[in-house]
Amino acid sequence: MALDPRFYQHIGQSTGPGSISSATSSESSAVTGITTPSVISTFASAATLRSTASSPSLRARESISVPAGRQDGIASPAPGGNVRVVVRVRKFLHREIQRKAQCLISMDPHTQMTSLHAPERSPGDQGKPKSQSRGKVLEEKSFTFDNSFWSHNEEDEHYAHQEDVYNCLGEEFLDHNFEGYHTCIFAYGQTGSGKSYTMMGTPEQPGLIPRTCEDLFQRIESSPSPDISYNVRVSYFEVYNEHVRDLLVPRTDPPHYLRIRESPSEGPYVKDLTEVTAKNYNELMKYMRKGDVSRTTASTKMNDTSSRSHAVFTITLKQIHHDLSTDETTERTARIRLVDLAGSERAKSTEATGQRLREGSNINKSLTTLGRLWPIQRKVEGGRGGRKAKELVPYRDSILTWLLKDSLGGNSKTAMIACIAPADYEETLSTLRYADQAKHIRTRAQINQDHISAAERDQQIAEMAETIRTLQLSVSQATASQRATETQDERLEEYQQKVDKMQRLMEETKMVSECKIRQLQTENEALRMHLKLALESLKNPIPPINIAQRQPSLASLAEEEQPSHRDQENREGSPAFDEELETEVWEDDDTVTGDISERDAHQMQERMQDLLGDLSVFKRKLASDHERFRRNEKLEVRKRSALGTILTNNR
Ligand SMILES: Nc1ncnc2c1ncn2[C@@H]1O[C@H](COP(=O)(O)OP(=O)(O)OP(=O)(O)O)[C@@H](O)[C@H]1O
Repeated sequence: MALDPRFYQHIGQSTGPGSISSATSSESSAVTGITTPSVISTFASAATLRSTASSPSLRARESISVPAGRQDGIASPAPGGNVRVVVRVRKFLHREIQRKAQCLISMDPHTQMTSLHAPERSPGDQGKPKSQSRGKVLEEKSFTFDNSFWSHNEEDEHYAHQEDVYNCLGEEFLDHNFEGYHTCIFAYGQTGSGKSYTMMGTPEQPGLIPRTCEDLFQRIESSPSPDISYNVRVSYFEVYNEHVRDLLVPRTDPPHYLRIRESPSEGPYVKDLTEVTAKNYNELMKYMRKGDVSRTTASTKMNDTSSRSHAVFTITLKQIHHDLSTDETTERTARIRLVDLAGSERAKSTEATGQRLREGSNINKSLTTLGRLWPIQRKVEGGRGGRKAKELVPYRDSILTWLLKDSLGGNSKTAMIACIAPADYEETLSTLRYADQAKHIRTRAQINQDHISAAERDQQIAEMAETIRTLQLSVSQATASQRATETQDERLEEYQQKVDKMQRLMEETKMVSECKIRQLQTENEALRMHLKLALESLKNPIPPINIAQRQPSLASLAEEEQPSHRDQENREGSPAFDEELETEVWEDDDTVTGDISERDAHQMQERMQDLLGDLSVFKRKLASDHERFRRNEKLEVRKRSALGTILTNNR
């Protein structure tokens, strides 16, 4: 179905339905001698750079209006359009000024032609034909593109500033987004040629991405229609070494890579990619900066901050228009893809080794695949292939081309900015050839619009309510089973705590018992000693003690005990009394000693028997304690193994 012409009325010279890019393939060659770029350079005219588009607010408002008679709803088909290709040359960098590099580029603002001139011959090439220095044919080459941006000499009045690039390309593509088209702008070129500068820019000189974000919200905020509501979502990922990494989540070590899936309606997409809603320009910029900081960059010989990955910044713009009079809703969804590719590089010029070399070869792999797509697509578009031939386009050969499948040959309006360095003949020639090929790619952009009547919406709501009910049911079932698992977990934990407590208790009991055993053993030992001594003293009784030897002591003892009585007797001074007393004492002593020995022996024997009795009691106690501990140990081992089984089963 043809598109309503109103969708294109504000776009100036942009490619409308069926229109073909103004670019023509025109690699013209002329063997030249040494040319002086400053003399031959002509510049892109300011007139071609400045946008002629109408005011953003007007475009935003009008683009959402639903053309009468288009009641078919989803995505209106539109004839294909060619990829828009522009080229931009940067100024000299410090290292180029130092080596007194020569500018090899010139641009014609009227024809948008970019010419690459052969460099001056090096001293080693003197004597050889001019056209065959270093064995290669170096000749002037010219290519015509949709735009040629001269950003080499700032003093030139036709210098293309960041703003000019946006006005000429970005603004027009945002128009398409408000119309409901998916768009993609990608920057291509050798390392250090100005891709990141063009796409991101610097805080002082913002590039295409921040300018698109700013213009987007300016248009939304100045939209006067209360019937339209806008929703802006953003995602940011990089393709590094053929892996996809989310740039809106913090870096992890090891890195977390995302998988790619393909859906029949949406095509290839990154699974689990963060997509956040941005309510205003500041929020959108916050996400852009967050991702930018996270991007993989490294210093190389060609660029101090070389991007080692392809970065894809995607904004999804949804416009919902509700017509109160008809109670109908129109939804337009546009995807804005802004891609900063990693630079193509030659290992020889970058002198890369190790990781940098591996990165470089992966970068080149995806860019080569990108380059290979185009001739195949041309054949397919030329009608030499059917559906089968389309499947032969090798999008899947690299992650980048697979993910950009839609943008590179499907439902998208696509532009390529070829960035070139002013003084590298070979690399610039290869970029220009690459860009020239890209001019022929045709995409099949269509407005992504859903038109829903009140009845359809009611039906959708009913269907959704049913889906929600089913989901709620399954959620509650899942919650119940989760709860059961949680209860089981709680019980297990409780059980484990009890077992721990029990183990601690058993250990304490064991310690107390060991202490008791030690005490009993000591006591037992002491008793054994005592018994041994007693038995020995029984076997070898102590011989009677001589009275003469003992008397003084007894006398002195008696003296100490009864001094007054003794004094009195001494005072009587009777020797008979003394003898009698002495005899008496001896006799008494002998009798007493005999009695004591017998009594002692008797007592000792009784004591012995008691001790033997005690000893056998201790022995029995010891044996029973040993038996009890052995039982406890067995029980503990059994409990530990049972707990182990439970824990293993639970895991
Ligand atoms: N138009 C320009 N005006 C001023 N400076 C520029 C311009 N283009 C690029 N530069 C400068 O050139 C250097 C390299 O540019 P940039 O980092 O954008 O290259 P690149 O193509 O993205 O490189 P890589 O592929 O290695 O990431 C930077 O210092 C940048 O500021």
